[in-house]
Amino acid sequence: MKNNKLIAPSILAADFANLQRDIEMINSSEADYFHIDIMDGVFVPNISFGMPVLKAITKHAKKTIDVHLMIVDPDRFIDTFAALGANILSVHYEACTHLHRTLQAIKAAGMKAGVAINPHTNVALLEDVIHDIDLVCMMSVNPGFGGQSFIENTYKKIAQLKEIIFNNNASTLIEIDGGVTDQNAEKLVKAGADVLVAGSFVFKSDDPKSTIKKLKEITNK
Ligand SMILES: O=C(CO)[C@@H](O)[C@H](O)COP(=O)(O)O
Ligand SMILES: [Fe+2]
Repeated sequence: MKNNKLIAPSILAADFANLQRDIEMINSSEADYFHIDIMDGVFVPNISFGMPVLKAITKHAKKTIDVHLMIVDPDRFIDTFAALGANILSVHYEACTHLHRTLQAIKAAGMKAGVAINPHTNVALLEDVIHDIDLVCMMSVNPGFGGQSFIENTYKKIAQLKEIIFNNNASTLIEIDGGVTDQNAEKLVKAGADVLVAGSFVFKSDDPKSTIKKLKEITNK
């Protein structure tokens, strides 16, 4: 799994009036995950969509469901997201007082446990729970919106996190989320990224399926 770089189109940039069409496009593409952003208007200054929409997505989606929760007090909804079909559930480090307990609860509910970190959060804060984290969703923009510019400091953070994972003999995947394009994809995987989330770059392109294929080729050559 480590040598197969993964592409996760972000549904936030899909056409919600044609959601089933866009889901089928991802099903038939080389994408690996459906990346699904849930925002509550409190942890981030935006509201995306909630449980009924996630239920509709998981009904049709045929790939790994990667849910990125941008909500306060995510413990309230862990079992709900498991029941809705999430395979990976990422909570924000900044939203969890008892992160270790939250990670155990995600695993007990049958999902892989992810931790998302804001651009200002130092990766060293994850070291003591690195064995409990299946995936770190490293934000390369400030969470809340699609279509923002990639923050260059992310490369340094990937290298630092890679070292922590290596030094602890952990198998945590590094996912990069925000502003990913064909211009930075190769540099990101060379720095140590395993999964690239891409929203606007995929869905605003003329041919989203070909764009996913292109990202897959760039990252796996
Ligand atoms: O979590 C988020 C934003 O908060 C992301 O998953 C975005 O949806 C990525 O969109 P692009 O930056 O690729 O347009
Ligand atoms: Fe996301």
